[in-house]
Amino acid sequence: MKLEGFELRRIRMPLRTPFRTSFGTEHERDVLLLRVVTSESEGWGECVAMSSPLYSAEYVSGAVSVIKRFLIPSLSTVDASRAVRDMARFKGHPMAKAAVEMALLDAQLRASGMSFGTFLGAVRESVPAGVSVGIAPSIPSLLSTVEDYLAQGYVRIKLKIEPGWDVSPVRAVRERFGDDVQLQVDANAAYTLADARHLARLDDFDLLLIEQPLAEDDLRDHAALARLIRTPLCLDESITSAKAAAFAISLGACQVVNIKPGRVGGYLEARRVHDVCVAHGVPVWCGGMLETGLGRAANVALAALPGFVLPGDTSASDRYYVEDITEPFVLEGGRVRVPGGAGLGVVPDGDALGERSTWVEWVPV
Ligand SMILES: O=C(O)CCC(=O)N[C@@H](C(=O)O)c1ccccc1
Repeated sequence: MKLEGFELRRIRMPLRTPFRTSFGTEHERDVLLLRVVTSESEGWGECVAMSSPLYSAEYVSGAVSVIKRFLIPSLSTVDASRAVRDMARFKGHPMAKAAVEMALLDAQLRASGMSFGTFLGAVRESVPAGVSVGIAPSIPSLLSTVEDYLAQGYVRIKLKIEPGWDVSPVRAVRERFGDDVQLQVDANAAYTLADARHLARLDDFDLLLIEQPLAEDDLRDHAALARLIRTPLCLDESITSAKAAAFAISLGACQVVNIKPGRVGGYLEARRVHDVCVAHGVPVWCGGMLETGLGRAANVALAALPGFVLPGDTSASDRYYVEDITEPFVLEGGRVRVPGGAGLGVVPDGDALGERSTWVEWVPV
């Protein structure tokens, strides 16, 4: 199988409703898609970088540049695991690298007829769906949003929090919907160890976890915080590789891990993070970056691995988008089905892509 080139495409994906986190509000996604063309098949990759470097150092235009100028020219083969090694000489840019790896994996698997789930080691045909709820304009508006998601069947609610919007919204959700709802919070690094006493007030609400309360590089303080509060700590931004996961776990900086393939440089490394966490008895769940149906297909396949014992941010397509670019992922009994077809098992709709494209460029290999 010979590598012929990559089509890079940016598409506009308006969000159904603005999505507010502790680092900003998103109204639409500027998504970079890769379509790799080989002598035998094509493959799709999705870069999860945001338009601005707010979640991590990567951003879409930077990913376009590093993929064009360095990552694609470094490729010696279609083989995804070899490609990851080829790209490793360039520092950083895990989301850009993950998009290239994903496209190559998809092309390889479509050619061989194997599904993403089978390749990764999926043990389930569907996965329980959690949903992420942004910081709301008011408590009543939050409660109505949560009520709607619970009515749709979501089995886990994740509330974004930040200083000034934490204990009250969590208490309101608990008081309104009871103790049985699986509930967790995500701070996106908005607090410091000085907030420990305040964060300990969340222990009253029997949360599954508190996600990334402190800064990405603050493992020592996370370990100190873990000794001051009862709610399990989960890390997201801090876990940049399997090695980082092992280090954070050994320090006692986290008791749960959110796995995001884009953050760790691809699906192969994501599986290694899973394997390290399983070896340490640490539960994992699949995080989300508002992916289109392409990235969602790969994430749902990953979330079907045995160590993913907590519901992930693997929501239905209509959580974020009025219309997806692939067949939409839907909620069935609180679960999302793992695609069974070769590769990702989904393909983008040509018309939808065309309507949404803002830029396309062919990069020959
Ligand atoms: O459901 C989803 O795909 C989004 C889940 C979610 O909350 N993602 C957060 C996060 O910090 O994990 C995020 C959103 C936007 C950008 C970066 C990160």
